[in-house]
Amino acid sequence: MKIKIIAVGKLKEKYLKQGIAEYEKRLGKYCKFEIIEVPDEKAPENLSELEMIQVKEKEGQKILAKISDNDYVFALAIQGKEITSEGFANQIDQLSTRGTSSFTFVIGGSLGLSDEVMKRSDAQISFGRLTYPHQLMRLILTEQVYRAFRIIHGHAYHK
Ligand SMILES: C[S@@+](CC[C@H](N)C(=O)[O-])C[C@H]1O[C@@H](n2cnc3c(N)ncnc32)[C@H](O)[C@@H]1O
Repeated sequence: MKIKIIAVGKLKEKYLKQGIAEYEKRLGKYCKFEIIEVPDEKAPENLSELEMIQVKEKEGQKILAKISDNDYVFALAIQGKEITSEGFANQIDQLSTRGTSSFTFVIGGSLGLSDEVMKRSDAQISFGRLTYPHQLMRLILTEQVYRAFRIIHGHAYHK
């Protein structure tokens, strides 16, 4: 199985890099795991509504270019469907049983994801109504993907 995370912007914080590297290593026994970073657009505080849409659209085009036709795409969105770790694991398990072998997760930049990316996505999932910084979201998502594999394979993990 292939798991790909497409994220806007560069990961800068060392502690996040270390955390992700740890889960990436653990995920090695379950899947081929890859993180693709696409460059963010400048988004100063004083942007108009139209300019914000344009920033999201430009970032969105770069995201869409990294998605393959056969990818099952999860868009991470605060307003998406709230999920449990068990439900998330079950969804991945069921999809893979039905033949999906390539899963892509998309994390937006500071302004979120464009309408085009949301339209391309097969599911929009929320990790709760709190807003997480996109860099931290990458670590949280990587841990949840690892947790999902532990659940799918019936392997013990922290409760
Ligand atoms: C700083 S947030 C963007 C906030 C932006 N105002 C919005 O409403 O999308 C950056 C990205 O992190 C992800 N994200 C942040 N919090 C999330 C949450 N609670 N659930 C799912 N994704 C989240 C989303 O992909 C979002 O596009």
